[in-house]
Amino acid sequence: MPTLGAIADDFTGATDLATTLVARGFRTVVTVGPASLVPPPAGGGGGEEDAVARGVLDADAVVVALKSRSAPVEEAVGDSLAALEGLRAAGCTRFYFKYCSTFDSTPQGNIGPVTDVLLDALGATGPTVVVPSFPATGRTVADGLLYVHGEPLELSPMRHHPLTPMRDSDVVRLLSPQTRRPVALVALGKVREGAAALRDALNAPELSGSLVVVDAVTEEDLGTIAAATADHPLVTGAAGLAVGLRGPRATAAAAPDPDTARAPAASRPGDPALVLSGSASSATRAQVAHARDAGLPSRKLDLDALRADFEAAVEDLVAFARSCWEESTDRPPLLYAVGDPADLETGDGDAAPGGVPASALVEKALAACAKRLVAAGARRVLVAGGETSGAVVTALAVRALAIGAPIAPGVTWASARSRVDGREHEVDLALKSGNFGSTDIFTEAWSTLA
Ligand SMILES: Nc1ncnc2c1ncn2[C@@H]1O[C@H](COP(=O)(O)OP(=O)(O)O)[C@@H](O)[C@H]1O
Ligand SMILES: O=C(O)[C@@H](O)C(=O)COP(=O)(O)O
Repeated sequence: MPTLGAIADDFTGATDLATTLVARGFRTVVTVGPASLVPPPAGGGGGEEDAVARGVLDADAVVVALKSRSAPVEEAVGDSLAALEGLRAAGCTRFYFKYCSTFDSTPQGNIGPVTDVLLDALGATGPTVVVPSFPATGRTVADGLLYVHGEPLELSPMRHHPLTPMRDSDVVRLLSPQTRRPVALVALGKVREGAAALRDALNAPELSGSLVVVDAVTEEDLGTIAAATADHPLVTGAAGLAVGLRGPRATAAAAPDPDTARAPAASRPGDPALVLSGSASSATRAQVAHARDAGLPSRKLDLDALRADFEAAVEDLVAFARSCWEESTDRPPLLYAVGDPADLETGDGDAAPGGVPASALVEKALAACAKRLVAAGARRVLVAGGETSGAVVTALAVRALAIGAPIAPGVTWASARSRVDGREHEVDLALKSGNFGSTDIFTEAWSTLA
């Protein structure tokens, strides 16, 4: 039965956290939303429901993937509370709210409002840590300032994010307008004094009930924070904080053996593969450019064509991908939205051409392509972008993801059952955060699948 329950505000974040938990010795399942946590009725609710319920029961940690990062605040809060209730019902006693290592949010939320309601629901009164640091992917926090590969967040490409542009680097200042609770900072010097000193500092009466941004620059710092907060009912942060956790499959004497907690691949080498990229991030743009230079067949989504005749434009993309498989299954076709910053449309809602915002249009188009191409035989699908992954996995009617072979820090293969066209298909999915992965990930990720 799981004891650690996590709520991730997007799908790439969910697999990012899950891959770290697996590496730390937790058998981990990602469920798509809280509904998949509900056990089937007595007598069995059917094959897939039973399998998901069994997977949850056998897990040490469960991560609920939500699409709440950019949702309206009420929706994000409601979904997160439902996830918390589901995790409690599944047996979890400790909780982890996973948000982006670049603190993706707006002055309205959703990091603050979700943290507030989770703490209310848990009746937690102590301090709660806020730890976006994830050194393995270049995210560090010093003096409360968030850096991305050494560059302050506000100067990083995240300032141009289409949904959550990050134009400040000060985490206390970013979080304060989002929460009802006081926000404080504990700086690196205190972390470096060790877990006992940090625990004492967090337990100071003046921090009671506060959200406390804690500096962390190295994995050792994260280990110290994890040790100092071992009795906190809720921790919040990126996946880095999980580096300091130790799961039941990690024996006291030995390092965790992640292979004991990893699921086998669902696909076979040579099965039809596909890359779907809705991400606008600079890392993904470099990956798209590399893939094209390396000869992956590619198509950029044509927003005008999608607005003019959505069905025909999607069918065209699907036909292109299928024709690529007929030629060779060695070079997966790439369907992508953004190759250059100039591709980004900034108009939203009524201001967008035809009243259809590009972000919604791209998500809908890539989700439709995924559905049709899985029905047509795709068994390995790499998706770039968190919002995009949410749309794709939802369209594929996937209920749970079993974490498999890691690809890069924060990126992993996961096997899943997709129900499209009334049939079940076993697929391997890699949900890549826009910002993660080496430049050659679209050509190299396949080699890590058995
Ligand atoms: N040309 C475009 N103009 C505006 N928004 C776009 C465009 N292409 C993609 N998008 C949207 O940008 C968002 C990217 O978010 P996400 O998928 O989380 O990836 P990332 O955070 O890496 O950029 C998605 O909602 C996607 O639909
Ligand atoms: O913590 C992170 O940076 C990632 O897990 C993540 O959430 C990134 O989000 P997207 O770039 O929107 O995929």
